[in-house]
Amino acid sequence: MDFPLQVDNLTKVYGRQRGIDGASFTVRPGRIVGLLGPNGSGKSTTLHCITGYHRLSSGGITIAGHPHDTAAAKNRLGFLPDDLPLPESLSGRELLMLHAHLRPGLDLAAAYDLFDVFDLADHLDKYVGDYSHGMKRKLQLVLATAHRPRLLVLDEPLRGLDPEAAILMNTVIERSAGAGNGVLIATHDLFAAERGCDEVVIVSEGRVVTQGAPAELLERHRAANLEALFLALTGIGTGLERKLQHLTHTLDPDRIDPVATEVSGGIS
Ligand SMILES: Nc1ncnc2c1ncn2[C@@H]1O[C@H](COP(=O)(O)OP(=O)(O)OP(=O)(O)O)[C@@H](O)[C@H]1O
Repeated sequence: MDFPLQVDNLTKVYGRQRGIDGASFTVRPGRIVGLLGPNGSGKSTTLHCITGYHRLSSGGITIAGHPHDTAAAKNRLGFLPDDLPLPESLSGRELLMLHAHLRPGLDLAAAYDLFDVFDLADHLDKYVGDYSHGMKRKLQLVLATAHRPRLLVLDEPLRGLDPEAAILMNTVIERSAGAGNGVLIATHDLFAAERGCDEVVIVSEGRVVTQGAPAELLERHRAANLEALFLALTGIGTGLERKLQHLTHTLDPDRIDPVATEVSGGIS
């Protein structure tokens, strides 16, 4: 059986800047995989290569066994981006129709059911530009899932969602994996990743530094939790202590304010 996602030796360079360097990992059927890494480590680059937004510099990606840049792969992929590149002058319904045209497998009845669940049914004839941030995220989730993709790729899926929408989003993720599909989630939420992901892939400075089931990684690296493991493997922990001391000193209320001293000195 083909894996929902297979990434082999993926490299993407932007001019002289390396976005991701030789990354290999898989998302197996029924698995929720977290893609974790510090700012600038290569998560979005990886997602944008998978979804075909960026051309690969080298390496290969298959979605359900199909090369990622083919129509067969795109029809099996659902993507929730972190930013909101939506055509604001279309209504929600028009956008759905556009998607139905682009994704032959899109189940319109399922899409309308999902709109209902996410409280969007009464807003379908509004311009997308008039949706709130959370409404746009929900709309994008419906569009990403209504064709029942083999691979669901989500960039910070809970960002900007209210608690009810977050519970619904998590249910969509669990149901999708429960049906045997693969889910890849890029996130900075290490606590949610430790709780909700079957596996995690940690990237740092463009390279995969470890991957596996959270419990297995904690045991292998003798770490108390995923946050401690993340800080150790990405090297962030070393500089963090110094930055915290610096911050404490800078924000110390007893510290003499050089600007205030200078001003009052000038007045007297
Ligand atoms: N379009 C681009 N042109 C040039 N460099 C880029 C481009 N996109 C990303 N990069 C660089 O590639 C590296 C990886 O960036 P990327 O956006 O993939 O990181 P990220 O892990 O998603 O970060 P964040 O958590 O801040 O979103 C960074 O050094 C970034 O500056």
